[in-house]
Amino acid sequence: MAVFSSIGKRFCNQALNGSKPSRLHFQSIRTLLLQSASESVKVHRHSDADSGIVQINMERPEAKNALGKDMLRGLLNSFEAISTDPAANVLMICSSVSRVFCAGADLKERLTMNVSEVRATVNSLRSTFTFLEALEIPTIAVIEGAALGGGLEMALSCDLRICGEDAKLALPETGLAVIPGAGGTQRLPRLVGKSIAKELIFTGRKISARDALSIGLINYCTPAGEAYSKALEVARDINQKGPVAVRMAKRAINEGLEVNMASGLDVEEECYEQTLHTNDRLEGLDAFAEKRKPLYKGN
Ligand SMILES: CC(C)(COP(=O)([O-])OP(=O)([O-])OC[C@H]1O[C@@H](n2cnc3c(N)ncnc32)[C@H](O)[C@@H]1OP(=O)([O-])[O-])[C@@H](O)C(=O)NCCC(=O)NCCSC(=O)C[C@@](C)(O)CC(=O)[O-]
Repeated sequence: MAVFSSIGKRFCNQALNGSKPSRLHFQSIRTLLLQSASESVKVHRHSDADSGIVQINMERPEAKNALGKDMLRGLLNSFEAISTDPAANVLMICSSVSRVFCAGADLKERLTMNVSEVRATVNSLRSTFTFLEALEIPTIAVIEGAALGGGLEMALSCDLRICGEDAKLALPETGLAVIPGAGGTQRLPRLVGKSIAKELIFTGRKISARDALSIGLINYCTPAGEAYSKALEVARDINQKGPVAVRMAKRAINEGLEVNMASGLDVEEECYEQTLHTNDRLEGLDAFAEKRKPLYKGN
């Protein structure tokens, strides 16, 4: 059921960690609750000019947003709903829980599972984050506090990561005598290089947002409590661009990086072709000639 709500102060954990809140935290951001995908996952659509921005809030405070069955089902339901929403142009993934983005696998639930249940759960975590990575629209992980194990693996499946400076990131799985199982062994080295990824995964070491920025793991490190404001700024910027163009740019980069340069350039050509016949391309040229802002409709 769709319900109008205001998530101005509780959309993200940033204002609750004792740091000085920024001006934006006290603005009321009007959103529409699109879906309660589960007890612990809510999907909101921003309103008015921001209506192309969709936001997922993780809300499982008692377990620090650990990825238990209900949370995982809620995330997959949300990603599936967003994948078929033609009005969605950009997704922000946030936490409503103070000082944590996501604590990774639910270790209490795990204790009750036999080996085949563990295998099925890890496979399900991996495929859920692969689905997230494959969404056509850009995705932004908004991180204040801890992003650990599966929590960091979810963020690695997003296109961009924006952290408050109190954030702590790690893949601590080897300390639990397992390995990252939700894509971490593959996505971390692709992002930061083999050598740094190996060190972080072998040791399970927690790194600060500043260190994460310096190794290219995240896009921005903001003052503590301001990751949401920065992410919203970036999301608004993306939301104003030609929606087909942004989707095709994401596809060209993702698919092109998996193949050699010549095949990658073929992918680029194919993706460019998709933009050629859009009304938005003509609107962009008209707006330039008329010295006004373009108004894109996504077709
Ligand atoms: C997140 C901080 C820093 C907060 O640190 P804090 O703010 O000091 O909070 P806390 O440690 O007091 O935790 C508050 C409550 O949340 C619970 N909690 C907390 N985390 C979890 C969890 N993961 N699963 C289940 N419950 C969790 C914790 O047990 C506690 O419950 P209480 O004792 O009050 O009943 C700290 O709690 C922490 O370090 N948690 C553990 C992080 C961790 O090791 N995560 C698992 C990574 S392994 C993984 O993700 C595996 C994967 C996905 O790659 C593959 C696979 O599935 O196997």
